[in-house]
Amino acid sequence: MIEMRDLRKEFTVRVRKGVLRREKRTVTAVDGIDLVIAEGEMVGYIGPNGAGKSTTLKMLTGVLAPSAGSVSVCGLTPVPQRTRLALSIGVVFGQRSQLWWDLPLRDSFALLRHVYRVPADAHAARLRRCRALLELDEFLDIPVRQLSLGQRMRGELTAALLHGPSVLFLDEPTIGLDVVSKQAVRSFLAELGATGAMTLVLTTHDLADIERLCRRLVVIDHGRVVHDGTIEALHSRYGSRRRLVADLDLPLPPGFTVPGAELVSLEADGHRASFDLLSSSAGAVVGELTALASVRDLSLVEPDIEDVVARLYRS
Ligand SMILES: Nc1ncnc2c1ncn2[C@@H]1O[C@H](COP(=O)(O)OP(=O)(O)OP(=O)(O)O)[C@@H](O)[C@H]1O
Repeated sequence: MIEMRDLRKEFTVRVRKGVLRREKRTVTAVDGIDLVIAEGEMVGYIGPNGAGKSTTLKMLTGVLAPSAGSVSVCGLTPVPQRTRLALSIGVVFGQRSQLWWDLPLRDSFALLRHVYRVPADAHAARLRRCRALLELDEFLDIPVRQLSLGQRMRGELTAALLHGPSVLFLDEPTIGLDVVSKQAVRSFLAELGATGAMTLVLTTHDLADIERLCRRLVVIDHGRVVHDGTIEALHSRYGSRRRLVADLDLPLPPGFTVPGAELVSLEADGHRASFDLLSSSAGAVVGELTALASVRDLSLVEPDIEDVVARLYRS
């Protein structure tokens, strides 16, 4: 569905050098990206600020021409075939709107049907589905300028889907949304992805979006791919550890060790012990503990994707 081969984008910027002097400088935003995304994949495309995510999305959607390399989406070359491409892709940029500010959503949706020349019955069926799943009915007749951010975002998602695209590009779709609206947007996207017919590329700084929606995670930094794989692969590559916390009826004796586990803290006068599981299983640690004291309570803390991604960005 999407293919990028040694894709590059450079910008020339003028930097002030003294009162009157300006110097030309080249900024490499995308520095040789090779990626292939198959039909039906849901890919999280993340990276620190300035990594080149938006620039990549702009090249994929035909907004920017690459400086070098090639890109194809749905078998089309985005810039020269931009008009045809627009029929096959949907785009949601969280910071910008594709809706008509003074029109109610209902009218924007009707206009989009004409812009994309969508048959009336197909348009009506898609709108019905979005109305139900995104609960649009209570604000369909309100002008877009008066909608809350969460309501507008639900409108934007609908607008991006009414012409039946097969690829959806989302740039920060949950930015600024409250927890309820975030959940509504995520559930909707999950449902969309579950059909297997939609290819989805999502950039976000909210890693919960990725955890909820994407099997595949591509991390870029300085315009290059630094990780391409599952979230689990990211955890194992960066040594994420599960943590076992045990409450004991007796204090843990000094010098207690379990092979493959690391005692990371001892609290409550030695009654609460936390172990990072390196190569040992939780069961093995519990087995060793019960030989010494009775275990009153246990919890297992899964590694946090925020931590592992922060470590990756730092490295
Ligand atoms: N039009 C432009 N002119 C000059 N430099 C640009 C332009 N657009 C982007 N850049 C530069 O390219 C680099 C990548 O920017 P880009 O917006 O793609 O990053 P991003 O990963 O989307 O960042 P963020 O998470 O902050 O949105 C940055 O150094 C940015 O300053």
